[in-house]
Amino acid sequence: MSSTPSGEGAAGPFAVELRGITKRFPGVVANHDIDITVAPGTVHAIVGENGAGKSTLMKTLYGMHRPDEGHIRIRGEEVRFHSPSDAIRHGIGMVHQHFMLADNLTVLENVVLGAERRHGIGRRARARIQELSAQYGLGVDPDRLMEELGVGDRQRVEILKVLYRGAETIILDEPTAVLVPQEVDELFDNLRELKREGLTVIFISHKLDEVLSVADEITVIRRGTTVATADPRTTTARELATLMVGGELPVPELRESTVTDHVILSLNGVTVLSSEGRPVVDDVTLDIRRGEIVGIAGVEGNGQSELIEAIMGMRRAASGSIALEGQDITDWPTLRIREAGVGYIPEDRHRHGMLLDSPLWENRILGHQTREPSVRGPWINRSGARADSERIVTEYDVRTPNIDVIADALSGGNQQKFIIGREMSAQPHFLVAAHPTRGVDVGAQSAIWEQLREARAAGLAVLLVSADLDELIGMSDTLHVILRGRLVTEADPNSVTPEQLGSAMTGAGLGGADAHTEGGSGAEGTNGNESEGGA
Ligand SMILES: Nc1ncnc2c1ncn2[C@@H]1O[C@H](COP(=O)(O)OP(=O)(O)OP(=O)(O)O)[C@@H](O)[C@H]1O
Repeated sequence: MSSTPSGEGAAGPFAVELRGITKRFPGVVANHDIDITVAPGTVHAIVGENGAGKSTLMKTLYGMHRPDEGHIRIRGEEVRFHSPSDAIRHGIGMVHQHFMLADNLTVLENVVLGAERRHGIGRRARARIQELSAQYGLGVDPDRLMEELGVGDRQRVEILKVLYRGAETIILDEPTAVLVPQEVDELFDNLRELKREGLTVIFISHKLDEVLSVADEITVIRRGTTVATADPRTTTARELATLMVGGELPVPELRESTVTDHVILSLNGVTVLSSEGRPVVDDVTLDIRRGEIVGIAGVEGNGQSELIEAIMGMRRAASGSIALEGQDITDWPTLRIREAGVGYIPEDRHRHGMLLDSPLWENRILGHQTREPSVRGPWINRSGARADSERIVTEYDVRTPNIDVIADALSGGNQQKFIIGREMSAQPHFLVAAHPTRGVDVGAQSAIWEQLREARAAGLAVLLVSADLDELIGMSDTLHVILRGRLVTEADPNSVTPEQLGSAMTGAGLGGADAHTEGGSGAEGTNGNESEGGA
């Protein structure tokens, strides 16, 4: 790494200056002549459509990419980073969306791992963690086991890890995507505290109302370049959306019930056990009917993933049964379930949704390898899969140079659009949709909601799991809260607020008259295991 002082003197006015940054990938200019300046002690938000170039830019600032053109100054000093450790040495830290923490280690061990030279691994390290935690109001206990912590606490540990390495500027990539409203409020309090202590925060988000509530300045990126700098005090979410996509801000709203009496999927007392034999899905009974979207709200880790995996044949139910159109599918393998007309938008698109190293058109075949247009007779139908991939790219506005690039080269939101296109193309009669619009920009979000609405009107039954409570409330005909593997509360999507739902998700109940408790017991401690705390 090399660094040269700029002509402006050692203490430049900006924490970070990005000047004329251009970054090309084969067939794509991801960033083109980007200019951003970030004042120290501020929160700076970066917004833009999927594939606009936000992550690329942040990875460049964090030393993961080298810009083809342009330069970076940190506190007035021009820098050239060759790796993240160069960036860290210059006080730049990054918290990724997927946490990189080891569950079986303590907070202290996670924080010091890889940074042992700073304060050792013992008393000094613990004291430093306590000091940082107190200074920035993070409330992190160094001796807690990671697996005992909820999502919000884990994120605070990630932030602490970055502070421990001496970060003065912290980059957060879509930090609120996995949080419930209360946790978002806590995170924003944390960010304000960091700011008060003179640190600088840069964060990427698709949630424009949140951006407006916490940012001091907003940069809008469109098609790889900076198109505007907005002042949150004088800008509305609608104006931001227009700057980003030239369109209106979408609202996820269904109404006009299309629910019929015809049961498509029926779960009867389904219980799934963890590897230690503990129920992670606990006696779930539920019907989903033609034309109905059933939403499941829950803090991550309360059994929703396992429930989905049981329905999709990826995990065995220890007891209970699952029926599709009256036929028992409890022990069917995944492929057979898919062939029976079940679509699947997975929670983790990298593990279950895509082969990242394979070209996009081959990903059209994934999970659909026994059906048209992927096959003709016993053979893979290459031209059929290719033609259909082209159609998905056009219809679902997947931004990609062509269908031969590997899936990994697409931005996260564009990967998601492709998966949704693929799953909807098979015209399922039952769809499992886990976080269908996670990481998707406002324009694409409204398109996805519209597609779900249309399919529902045509008779599709949907199980919707989402961390986006507005989406759940807006899209669901029926809405359940899952806590420690049990459906504990049914909320009325026509009247429940995100705050009430968030409260029910943490076990505190809805606090209103719009709900009833399911299974005859209170929301708290339904399986007598209080220690897990809904995390
Ligand atoms: N490693 C790579 N190889 C090739 N192309 C890439 C690579 N990384 C990103 N791109 C392309 O660069 C463009 C910008 O992608 P980037 O991930 O920065 O967008 P983004 O604004 O973060 O999108 P999202 O909101 O969907 O996460 C996209 O067209 C993407 O396909």
